[in-house]
Amino acid sequence: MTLDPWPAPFASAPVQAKVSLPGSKSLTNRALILAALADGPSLVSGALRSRDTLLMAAALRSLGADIDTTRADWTVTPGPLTADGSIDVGLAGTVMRFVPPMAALASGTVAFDGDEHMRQRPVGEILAALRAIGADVEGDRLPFAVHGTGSVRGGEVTIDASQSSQFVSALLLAAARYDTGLDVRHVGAPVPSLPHIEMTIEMLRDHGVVVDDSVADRWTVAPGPIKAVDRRIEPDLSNAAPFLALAAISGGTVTVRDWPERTTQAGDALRDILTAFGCEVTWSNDGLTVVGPDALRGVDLDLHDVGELAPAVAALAALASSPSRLTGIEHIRKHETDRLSALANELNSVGGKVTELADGLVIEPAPLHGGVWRTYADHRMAHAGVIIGAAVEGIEVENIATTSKTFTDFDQAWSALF
Ligand SMILES: O=C(O)C1=C[C@@H](OP(=O)(O)O)[C@@H](O)[C@H](O)C1
Ligand SMILES: C=C(OP(=O)(O)O)C(=O)O
Repeated sequence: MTLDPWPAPFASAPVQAKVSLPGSKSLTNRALILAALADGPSLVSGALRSRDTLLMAAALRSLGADIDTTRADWTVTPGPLTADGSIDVGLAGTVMRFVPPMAALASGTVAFDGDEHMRQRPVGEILAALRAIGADVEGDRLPFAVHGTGSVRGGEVTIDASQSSQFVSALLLAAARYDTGLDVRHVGAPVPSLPHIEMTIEMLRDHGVVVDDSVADRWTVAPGPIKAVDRRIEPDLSNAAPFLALAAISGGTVTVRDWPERTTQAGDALRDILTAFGCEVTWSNDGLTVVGPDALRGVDLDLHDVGELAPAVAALAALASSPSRLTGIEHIRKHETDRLSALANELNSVGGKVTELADGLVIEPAPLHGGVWRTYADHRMAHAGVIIGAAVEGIEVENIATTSKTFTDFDQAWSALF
C-alpha cells in the first residue's frame, strides 16, 4: 500500500541510472484518434498505458472503434461512427478537447463530463467553432453534449487559442473527415505550446492528410481519407523531466533510453533547459544523458512553448544557487490546476522564496526544509514535489497516485533509482 502523504526518497549520494520510460501521452492520444478515424485497422506500438490514454481508448470505443489494449501493442479497428452514451474525460485535456470534433461526425448524442476540476478548464472555443461549422453542440464547458448527425460541413472558422494549443490540434485532427475540410484562423494573444501543434500536423501528414500551415496562425486541412498507419510511440520526454532532474540536483548521471534524435515532443527542450542550469547534456544512440553540476545556476527562461515542463523547471530553479525567472506561462493557470499559484504555494511552504507574476514565477535561492507537498490532483505538481524531496530531507508528497494520469506506478519507478 502506498502511504499518503508519501515520503519522497532523498538522494544521499549522486544518482547514477539508466531508465526506460513509458510512451508519450500526447503521441498516444493523437495516434488513437487518428487510428479510429482512419480507413482501416492499425497498430499503435509502445502506447502509454495510463489514465489519460485509457480514457481516450474508452471514449473512442463509445464512438464505435474497436480498441484492444490488452497487449503491449494496441490494435485499433475503426467502425462506423455511432454514439449513444456518455464519455468520461477525467482530467485529460486531450480527451475533453480532441474527442468532440470527432463526436460531431458520429450519428447520435454523446454527453461529456469529467473530474470536478475539469469543469474549470476551458473548452468553449472548440464548442463554438464546431457550431460555426455546422455541428449541433450544447453547452460551453463541461458537462456538454454533442448531437452528431453523421457529417460536419466544415469550412472557415476563427478561434482564440491563446489559452491552449489543444484548441487548434483538436479541430485539425478530425478536419479531413469534414465535407469541405477546415480553414482555422487564430486571433488573439500568441498560441502557447506550438510544438504540440507541429506534432498534430506531422502526424496528420503521416496519415496522408494535406495540411497547409504556411501562414502564421492559420491552418487549412483538405477533405479526404485518413490513411491507416502503424506507429511506434516515443517515450514521454516531458515525463523524463523528473528523472533527468535527479542527475541535475544530485550531481549524478542519468540516461533516458531511446530519446529520439529528432521529435516534435515539447520535452525535447529539456536538452537546452538543463544545459542552462549548468548540466552537461549529451545525446547518443543510447539515449539522452545528463550529468549534474556541483551547483545549479539560476535560469531566465520563456517557457511559452513548453509550459508543461514548468513544474519540474520551477523545482530545479528553487534548488539553484542564483535567482531564476520563468515567464510566458500564464496559460498554465488553466492546466490540471493553477500551476503558478500551486508552485508558489508549495515551494514557499517548504522555505522557498517564490513570487508569482501574471505570466510566470520569480524564484530566489533560499534554504528549503521538509514538509507536506500538496499536489492539487496534478501529476506534474507531484513531479515537482519528488524533485524537491530528492534534494531536501523530509518532504512528503500528498496523493502521489495522481501521477497515474500519465505514468502508471510512477512512485515505484522513482523509488527504484535511490
Ligand atoms: O496537445 C497536447 O498533447 C498537449 C498540449 C499542451 O497543452 P496547452 O497548449 O494547453 O499547454 C500541453 O501542455 C499538454 O500537456 C499536452
Ligand atoms: C497540461 C497537461 O495535460 P492535459 O493534456 O490534461 O492538458 C499536462 O500533462 O501537463
